[in-house]
Amino acid sequence: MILDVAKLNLSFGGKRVLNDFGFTLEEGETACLLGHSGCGKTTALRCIAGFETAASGSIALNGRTLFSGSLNVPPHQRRIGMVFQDYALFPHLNIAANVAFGIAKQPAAERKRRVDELLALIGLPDYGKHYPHQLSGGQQQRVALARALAPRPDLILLDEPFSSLDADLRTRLSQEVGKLLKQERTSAILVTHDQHEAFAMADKIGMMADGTLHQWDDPQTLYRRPATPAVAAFVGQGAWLTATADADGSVQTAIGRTAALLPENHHGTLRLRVRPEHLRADPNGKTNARVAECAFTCGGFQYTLQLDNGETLHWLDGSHRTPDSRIALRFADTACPAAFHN
Ligand SMILES: Nc1ncnc2c1ncn2[C@@H]1O[C@H](COP(=O)(O)OP(=O)(O)OP(=O)(O)O)[C@@H](O)[C@H]1O
Repeated sequence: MILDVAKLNLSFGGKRVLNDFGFTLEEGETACLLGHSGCGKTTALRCIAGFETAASGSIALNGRTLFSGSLNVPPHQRRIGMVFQDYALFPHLNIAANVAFGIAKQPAAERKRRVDELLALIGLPDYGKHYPHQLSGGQQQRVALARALAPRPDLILLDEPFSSLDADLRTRLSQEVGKLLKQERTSAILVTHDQHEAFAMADKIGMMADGTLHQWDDPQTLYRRPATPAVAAFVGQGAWLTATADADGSVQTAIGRTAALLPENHHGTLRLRVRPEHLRADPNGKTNARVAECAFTCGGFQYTLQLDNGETLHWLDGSHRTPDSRIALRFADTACPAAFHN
Protein backbone atom coordinates (compact mmCIF):
# COMPACT_ATOMS: atom_id res chain seq x y z
CA MET A 1 0.00 0.00 0.00
CA ILE A 2 1.36 3.43 -0.96
CA LEU A 3 -1.46 5.73 0.21
CA ASP A 4 -3.76 5.37 3.19
CA VAL A 5 -6.52 7.96 3.50
CA ALA A 6 -8.71 7.37 6.55
CA LYS A 7 -11.89 8.96 7.88
CA LEU A 8 -11.42 12.49 6.52
CA ASN A 9 -14.14 14.92 7.57
CA LEU A 10 -14.42 18.45 6.28
CA SER A 11 -17.20 21.06 6.18
CA PHE A 12 -17.45 24.40 4.41
CA GLY A 13 -19.81 26.90 6.08
CA GLY A 14 -21.69 24.17 7.92
CA LYS A 15 -22.03 21.98 4.82
CA ARG A 16 -20.36 18.58 5.11
CA VAL A 17 -18.15 18.10 2.02
CA LEU A 18 -16.17 15.04 3.14
CA ASN A 19 -17.85 12.49 5.35
CA ASP A 20 -15.62 9.79 6.88
CA PHE A 21 -13.90 9.68 3.50
CA GLY A 22 -11.15 7.09 3.07
CA PHE A 23 -9.50 4.51 0.79
CA THR A 24 -6.17 2.80 0.23
CA LEU A 25 -4.11 2.84 -2.97
CA GLU A 26 -1.63 0.11 -3.86
CA GLU A 27 1.80 1.02 -5.22
CA GLY A 28 1.75 1.64 -8.99
CA GLU A 29 -2.04 1.79 -9.17
CA THR A 30 -3.97 4.51 -10.98
CA ALA A 31 -7.23 5.43 -9.28
CA CYS A 32 -10.02 7.78 -10.29
CA LEU A 33 -12.35 9.66 -7.99
CA LEU A 34 -15.59 9.78 -9.93
CA GLY A 35 -18.86 11.52 -9.18
CA HIS A 36 -21.27 14.35 -9.96
CA SER A 37 -20.10 17.95 -9.84
CA GLY A 38 -19.91 19.15 -6.26
CA CYS A 39 -19.66 15.71 -4.63
CA GLY A 40 -16.29 16.56 -3.03
CA LYS A 41 -13.74 14.98 -5.44
CA THR A 42 -11.50 18.04 -5.78
CA THR A 43 -11.70 18.74 -2.05
CA ALA A 44 -10.52 15.16 -1.35
CA LEU A 45 -7.63 15.61 -3.79
CA ARG A 46 -6.68 18.98 -2.27
CA CYS A 47 -6.60 17.41 1.21
CA ILE A 48 -4.18 14.75 -0.07
CA ALA A 49 -2.03 17.43 -1.74
CA GLY A 50 -2.08 19.54 1.44
CA PHE A 51 -3.88 22.57 -0.01
CA GLU A 52 -6.92 21.91 2.19
CA THR A 53 -6.93 20.76 5.82
CA ALA A 54 -9.53 18.28 7.04
CA ALA A 55 -11.09 18.66 10.48
CA SER A 56 -10.25 15.06 11.33
CA GLY A 57 -8.87 11.87 9.83
CA SER A 58 -5.42 10.88 8.61
CA ILE A 59 -3.33 10.60 5.43
CA ALA A 60 -0.15 8.52 5.09
CA LEU A 61 1.96 8.24 1.93
CA ASN A 62 4.65 5.59 1.56
CA GLY A 63 4.53 4.90 5.31
CA ARG A 64 4.98 8.59 6.23
CA THR A 65 2.14 10.42 7.98
CA LEU A 66 1.27 13.58 6.06
CA PHE A 67 -1.77 14.52 8.07
CA SER A 68 -3.24 13.53 11.42
CA GLY A 69 -4.75 15.39 14.37
CA SER A 70 -1.35 16.75 15.40
CA LEU A 71 0.61 16.81 12.14
CA ASN A 72 0.17 18.61 8.79
CA VAL A 73 3.09 18.33 6.35
CA PRO A 74 3.16 21.34 3.94
CA PRO A 75 2.35 20.62 0.26
CA HIS A 76 5.92 21.03 -1.07
CA GLN A 77 7.25 18.46 1.41
CA ARG A 78 4.71 15.75 0.56
CA ARG A 79 6.53 14.26 -2.49
CA ILE A 80 3.33 14.65 -4.51
CA GLY A 81 3.14 15.92 -8.12
CA MET A 82 0.09 17.79 -9.39
CA VAL A 83 -1.39 18.13 -12.88
CA PHE A 84 -4.14 20.73 -13.22
CA GLN A 85 -7.01 21.20 -15.66
CA ASP A 86 -5.45 24.30 -17.25
CA TYR A 87 -1.95 22.74 -17.70
CA ALA A 88 -0.40 25.71 -15.82
CA LEU A 89 2.82 25.58 -17.87
CA PHE A 90 5.15 28.56 -17.49
CA PRO A 91 4.64 30.55 -20.74
CA HIS A 92 8.08 32.21 -20.66
CA LEU A 93 9.97 28.90 -20.28
CA ASN A 94 10.52 26.50 -23.13
CA ILE A 95 9.26 22.93 -22.88
CA ALA A 96 12.56 21.49 -21.63
CA ALA A 97 12.78 24.17 -18.92
CA ASN A 98 9.17 23.55 -17.94
CA VAL A 99 9.85 19.83 -17.51
CA ALA A 100 13.08 20.57 -15.59
CA PHE A 101 11.37 23.02 -13.22
CA GLY A 102 11.04 20.64 -10.27
CA ILE A 103 14.55 19.16 -10.61
CA ALA A 104 16.54 22.43 -10.81
CA LYS A 105 18.81 21.31 -7.99
CA GLN A 106 19.99 18.19 -9.81
CA PRO A 107 23.37 18.23 -11.65
CA ALA A 108 22.96 19.56 -15.22
CA ALA A 109 23.81 16.27 -16.97
CA GLU A 110 21.40 14.26 -14.83
CA ARG A 111 18.70 16.88 -15.33
CA LYS A 112 19.14 16.81 -19.10
CA ARG A 113 18.96 13.00 -19.12
CA ARG A 114 15.71 13.07 -17.16
CA VAL A 115 14.17 15.76 -19.38
CA ASP A 116 15.14 13.87 -22.57
CA GLU A 117 13.77 10.65 -21.12
CA LEU A 118 10.44 12.28 -20.22
CA LEU A 119 10.06 14.12 -23.54
CA ALA A 120 10.60 10.78 -25.30
CA LEU A 121 8.10 9.13 -22.95
CA ILE A 122 5.37 11.67 -23.78
CA GLY A 123 6.10 11.41 -27.51
CA LEU A 124 7.57 14.93 -27.90
CA PRO A 125 11.32 14.26 -28.13
CA ASP A 126 11.99 17.20 -30.48
CA TYR A 127 9.92 19.82 -28.68
CA GLY A 128 12.38 20.85 -25.93
CA LYS A 129 13.05 24.25 -27.50
CA HIS A 130 9.42 25.02 -28.32
CA TYR A 131 7.29 27.26 -26.09
CA PRO A 132 3.91 26.24 -24.59
CA HIS A 133 1.86 28.44 -26.95
CA GLN A 134 3.33 26.51 -29.92
CA LEU A 135 1.79 23.25 -28.66
CA SER A 136 -1.78 21.91 -28.86
CA GLY A 137 -3.85 21.47 -25.70
CA GLY A 138 -3.21 17.72 -25.65
CA GLN A 139 0.54 18.22 -26.10
CA GLN A 140 0.64 20.84 -23.33
CA GLN A 141 -1.12 18.47 -20.97
CA ARG A 142 1.45 15.74 -21.71
CA VAL A 143 4.20 18.28 -20.89
CA ALA A 144 2.43 19.13 -17.63
CA LEU A 145 2.46 15.42 -16.80
CA ALA A 146 6.19 15.16 -17.65
CA ARG A 147 6.89 18.16 -15.39
CA ALA A 148 5.00 16.52 -12.52
CA LEU A 149 6.82 13.19 -13.08
CA ALA A 150 10.33 14.71 -13.30
CA PRO A 151 11.20 14.66 -9.56
CA ARG A 152 9.91 11.06 -9.29
CA PRO A 153 7.18 11.86 -6.74
CA ASP A 154 5.60 9.11 -4.64
CA LEU A 155 2.20 10.07 -6.02
CA ILE A 156 0.74 12.11 -8.88
CA LEU A 157 -2.61 13.87 -8.51
CA LEU A 158 -4.48 14.91 -11.65
CA ASP A 159 -7.44 17.29 -11.26
CA GLU A 160 -9.78 17.02 -14.27
CA PRO A 161 -6.70 17.08 -16.53
CA PHE A 162 -8.52 16.49 -19.80
CA SER A 163 -11.73 18.47 -19.30
CA SER A 164 -10.75 21.35 -21.60
CA LEU A 165 -10.03 18.96 -24.50
CA ASP A 166 -12.58 17.69 -27.01
CA ALA A 167 -14.25 14.35 -26.29
CA ASP A 168 -12.28 12.29 -28.80
CA LEU A 169 -8.90 13.57 -27.65
CA ARG A 170 -9.96 13.20 -24.02
CA THR A 171 -10.50 9.46 -24.28
CA ARG A 172 -7.32 8.97 -26.34
CA LEU A 173 -5.18 11.06 -24.01
CA SER A 174 -6.57 9.42 -20.88
CA GLN A 175 -5.56 6.02 -22.28
CA GLU A 176 -2.13 7.38 -23.19
CA VAL A 177 -1.58 8.99 -19.80
CA GLY A 178 -2.67 5.75 -18.12
CA LYS A 179 0.07 3.93 -20.08
CA LEU A 180 2.69 6.60 -19.28
CA LEU A 181 1.96 6.35 -15.56
CA LYS A 182 2.41 2.57 -15.76
CA GLN A 183 5.71 2.95 -17.65
CA GLU A 184 6.98 5.31 -14.95
CA ARG A 185 5.53 2.99 -12.27
CA THR A 186 3.98 6.02 -10.58
CA SER A 187 0.93 5.77 -8.37
CA ALA A 188 -1.71 8.30 -9.35
CA ILE A 189 -5.16 9.62 -8.50
CA LEU A 190 -7.28 11.36 -11.09
CA VAL A 191 -10.40 13.39 -10.42
CA THR A 192 -13.07 13.35 -13.10
CA HIS A 193 -16.82 13.39 -13.63
CA ASP A 194 -16.34 11.64 -16.98
CA GLN A 195 -16.76 7.90 -16.57
CA HIS A 196 -15.22 7.16 -19.99
CA GLU A 197 -12.03 8.80 -18.80
CA ALA A 198 -12.14 6.84 -15.55
CA PHE A 199 -12.76 3.53 -17.31
CA ALA A 200 -10.01 4.26 -19.88
CA MET A 201 -7.22 4.56 -17.34
CA ALA A 202 -8.14 3.46 -13.83
CA ASP A 203 -7.17 0.30 -11.98
CA LYS A 204 -9.54 1.40 -9.21
CA ILE A 205 -12.46 3.79 -9.24
CA GLY A 206 -13.74 5.55 -6.15
CA MET A 207 -17.34 6.54 -6.71
CA MET A 208 -18.34 9.52 -4.54
CA ALA A 209 -21.71 11.08 -3.81
CA ASP A 210 -22.36 13.86 -1.28
CA GLY A 211 -18.89 13.65 0.26
CA THR A 212 -19.17 9.91 0.91
CA LEU A 213 -17.26 7.17 -0.85
CA HIS A 214 -19.92 4.73 -2.04
CA GLN A 215 -17.60 2.16 -3.64
CA TRP A 216 -13.88 1.60 -4.24
CA ASP A 217 -13.40 -1.13 -6.82
CA ASP A 218 -11.97 -2.07 -10.19
CA PRO A 219 -14.02 -0.72 -13.13
CA GLN A 220 -15.68 -4.03 -14.04
CA THR A 221 -16.82 -4.70 -10.48
CA LEU A 222 -18.13 -1.15 -10.21
CA TYR A 223 -20.17 -1.70 -13.37
CA ARG A 224 -21.34 -5.27 -12.69
CA ARG A 225 -21.77 -5.19 -8.93
CA PRO A 226 -22.65 -1.60 -7.96
CA ALA A 227 -22.73 -1.27 -4.17
CA THR A 228 -25.42 1.42 -3.95
CA PRO A 229 -28.22 2.78 -6.16
CA ALA A 230 -26.14 5.97 -6.66
CA VAL A 231 -23.29 3.92 -8.18
CA ALA A 232 -25.69 1.85 -10.29
CA ALA A 233 -27.34 4.99 -11.65
CA PHE A 234 -24.13 6.93 -12.32
CA VAL A 235 -22.11 4.22 -14.05
CA GLY A 236 -23.11 3.06 -17.54
CA GLN A 237 -26.56 3.08 -19.09
CA GLY A 238 -29.63 1.57 -17.54
CA ALA A 239 -33.10 2.06 -16.13
CA TRP A 240 -34.95 1.07 -12.96
CA LEU A 241 -37.50 -1.72 -13.07
CA THR A 242 -39.74 -2.79 -10.19
CA ALA A 243 -39.06 -6.34 -9.02
CA THR A 244 -40.09 -8.82 -6.34
CA ALA A 245 -37.75 -11.53 -5.09
CA ASP A 246 -38.71 -15.19 -5.25
CA ALA A 247 -37.66 -17.83 -2.76
CA ASP A 248 -35.04 -19.23 -5.19
CA GLY A 249 -33.18 -15.89 -5.29
CA SER A 250 -34.44 -14.83 -8.72
CA VAL A 251 -36.66 -11.78 -9.25
CA GLN A 252 -39.93 -11.31 -11.08
CA THR A 253 -40.54 -8.18 -13.20
CA ALA A 254 -42.90 -6.88 -15.89
CA ILE A 255 -40.79 -8.61 -18.58
CA GLY A 256 -40.33 -11.87 -16.71
CA ARG A 257 -37.88 -13.52 -14.36
CA THR A 258 -34.13 -13.16 -14.05
CA ALA A 259 -31.26 -13.98 -11.71
CA ALA A 260 -30.24 -10.87 -9.76
CA LEU A 261 -27.70 -9.58 -7.26
CA LEU A 262 -29.94 -9.23 -4.25
CA PRO A 263 -29.35 -6.89 -1.31
CA GLU A 264 -28.87 -8.38 2.14
CA ASN A 265 -32.07 -9.07 4.09
CA HIS A 266 -34.18 -8.32 1.05
CA HIS A 267 -37.91 -8.06 1.51
CA GLY A 268 -40.89 -6.59 -0.33
CA THR A 269 -40.55 -4.68 -3.55
CA LEU A 270 -37.08 -4.07 -4.98
CA ARG A 271 -35.74 -1.90 -7.78
CA LEU A 272 -33.59 -3.52 -10.39
CA ARG A 273 -30.95 -1.66 -12.44
CA VAL A 274 -31.45 -3.10 -15.92
CA ARG A 275 -28.72 -2.39 -18.44
CA PRO A 276 -29.12 -2.67 -22.23
CA GLU A 277 -27.09 -5.90 -22.39
CA HIS A 278 -29.45 -7.56 -19.91
CA LEU A 279 -32.25 -7.47 -22.52
CA ARG A 280 -33.07 -9.56 -25.59
CA ALA A 281 -35.82 -9.34 -28.19
CA ASP A 282 -37.96 -12.46 -27.83
CA PRO A 283 -39.38 -13.48 -31.25
CA ASN A 284 -41.83 -15.90 -29.62
CA GLY A 285 -42.80 -13.65 -26.75
CA LYS A 286 -45.86 -11.55 -26.11
CA THR A 287 -45.29 -7.90 -27.10
CA ASN A 288 -44.83 -5.94 -23.93
CA ALA A 289 -42.98 -2.82 -25.06
CA ARG A 290 -43.41 0.09 -27.40
CA VAL A 291 -40.51 1.83 -29.13
CA ALA A 292 -40.65 5.34 -27.62
CA GLU A 293 -37.37 6.60 -29.12
CA CYS A 294 -34.82 5.23 -31.54
CA ALA A 295 -31.46 6.92 -32.16
CA PHE A 296 -28.75 5.71 -34.52
CA THR A 297 -25.35 5.36 -32.87
CA CYS A 298 -22.35 4.11 -34.84
CA GLY A 299 -22.84 0.37 -35.14
CA GLY A 300 -26.44 0.11 -34.00
CA PHE A 301 -29.58 1.68 -32.60
CA GLN A 302 -30.18 2.98 -29.14
CA TYR A 303 -33.76 2.47 -27.98
CA THR A 304 -35.92 3.87 -25.24
CA LEU A 305 -38.73 1.38 -24.75
CA GLN A 306 -41.91 1.87 -22.80
CA LEU A 307 -43.43 -1.18 -21.14
CA ASP A 308 -47.18 -1.69 -21.00
CA ASN A 309 -47.13 -0.89 -17.27
CA GLY A 310 -45.48 2.50 -17.99
CA GLU A 311 -41.93 1.60 -16.96
CA THR A 312 -39.07 2.56 -19.28
CA LEU A 313 -36.02 0.55 -20.42
CA HIS A 314 -32.93 1.32 -22.52
CA TRP A 315 -31.74 -1.16 -25.10
CA LEU A 316 -29.18 -1.42 -27.92
CA ASP A 317 -29.74 -3.49 -31.04
CA GLY A 318 -28.36 -3.84 -34.55
CA SER A 319 -31.67 -3.73 -36.38
CA HIS A 320 -33.86 -0.72 -36.93
CA ARG A 321 -37.40 -0.42 -35.57
CA THR A 322 -39.67 2.56 -36.09
CA PRO A 323 -41.06 4.60 -33.21
CA ASP A 324 -44.39 3.25 -31.89
CA SER A 325 -43.70 -0.25 -33.25
CA ARG A 326 -44.03 -3.01 -30.69
CA ILE A 327 -41.60 -5.60 -29.46
CA ALA A 328 -41.44 -8.53 -27.04
CA LEU A 329 -38.61 -8.33 -24.53
CA ARG A 330 -37.08 -10.88 -22.19
CA PHE A 331 -34.01 -11.06 -20.01
CA ALA A 332 -30.79 -12.44 -21.52
CA ASP A 333 -29.99 -15.89 -20.10
CA THR A 334 -26.77 -14.51 -18.60
CA ALA A 335 -28.37 -11.36 -17.13
CA CYS A 336 -27.81 -10.71 -13.44
CA PRO A 337 -28.75 -7.10 -12.74
CA ALA A 338 -28.25 -5.50 -9.33
CA ALA A 339 -31.32 -5.12 -7.12
CA PHE A 340 -31.74 -2.63 -4.29
CA HIS A 341 -34.32 -1.86 -1.64
CA ASN A 342 -36.70 0.92 -2.55
N1 LIG B 1 -13.02 26.77 -0.48
C1 LIG B 1 -14.32 26.49 -0.43
N2 LIG B 1 -15.17 27.23 0.33
C2 LIG B 1 -16.48 26.95 0.41
N3 LIG B 1 -17.07 25.91 -0.24
C3 LIG B 1 -16.28 25.14 -1.00
C4 LIG B 1 -14.88 25.38 -1.15
N4 LIG B 1 -14.35 24.44 -1.97
C5 LIG B 1 -15.39 23.66 -2.34
N5 LIG B 1 -16.54 24.07 -1.77
C6 LIG B 1 -17.86 23.41 -1.90
O1 LIG B 1 -17.69 22.05 -1.54
C7 LIG B 1 -18.45 21.20 -2.38
C8 LIG B 1 -17.53 20.18 -3.06
O2 LIG B 1 -16.68 20.87 -3.97
P1 LIG B 1 -15.61 20.09 -4.85
O3 LIG B 1 -14.91 21.12 -5.69
O4 LIG B 1 -14.77 19.24 -3.98
O5 LIG B 1 -16.54 19.17 -5.75
P2 LIG B 1 -16.17 18.35 -7.06
O6 LIG B 1 -16.82 17.03 -6.88
O7 LIG B 1 -14.72 18.36 -7.30
O8 LIG B 1 -16.94 19.18 -8.16
P3 LIG B 1 -16.52 19.54 -9.68
O9 LIG B 1 -16.59 18.25 -10.45
O10 LIG B 1 -17.58 20.51 -10.09
O11 LIG B 1 -15.15 20.14 -9.61
C9 LIG B 1 -19.18 22.09 -3.34
O12 LIG B 1 -20.47 22.32 -2.83
C10 LIG B 1 -18.38 23.38 -3.33
O13 LIG B 1 -19.19 24.49 -3.62
